[in-house]
Amino acid sequence: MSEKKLAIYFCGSMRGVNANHQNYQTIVQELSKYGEVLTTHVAYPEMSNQLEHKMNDKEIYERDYSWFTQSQVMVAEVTAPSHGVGMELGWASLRQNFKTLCLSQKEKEFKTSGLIAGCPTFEYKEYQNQQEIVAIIAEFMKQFN
Ligand SMILES: O=c1[nH]c(=O)n([C@H]2C[C@H](O)[C@@H](COP(=O)(O)O)O2)cc1CO
Repeated sequence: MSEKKLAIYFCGSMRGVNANHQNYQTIVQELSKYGEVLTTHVAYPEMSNQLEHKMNDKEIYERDYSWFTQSQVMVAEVTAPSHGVGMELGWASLRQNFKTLCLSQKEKEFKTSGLIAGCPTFEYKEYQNQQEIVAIIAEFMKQFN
């Protein structure tokens, strides 16, 4: 019998401030080594254009909330401010014993909200380059081995 994969919810800006999709893709690729990323479309605009254009906002909300309830861990890239990511992190902050990693680029235009960087149940990490993304994720995912 095969073991059930860890379900990972990845968050990143879509309608919010312009995102660095290269960094999002590195995060999703790294996370995929540890489990199943339910929200891959966030990192790939071509994929989300195809998927989300067939859905209205209510359907997007219901699908994402359902994925959130199925997930065991959340990883949010918070460099680019986004209401949606803030909302998802709000869900995560209210769920007991739910592991959440927030990643933010060191050199950035916007300061991360204190409610995110200061949330006691989140692990908040800043990175400078892709190698640091890989290292931070490897360290964070150790707890699920
Ligand atoms: O089309 C969408 N699909 C979708 O999955 N989301 C979710 C996933 C992202 O982590 C987050 C982005 O929110 P926003 O669009 O406010 O930047 O919301 C958000 C949108 C558009 O708001």
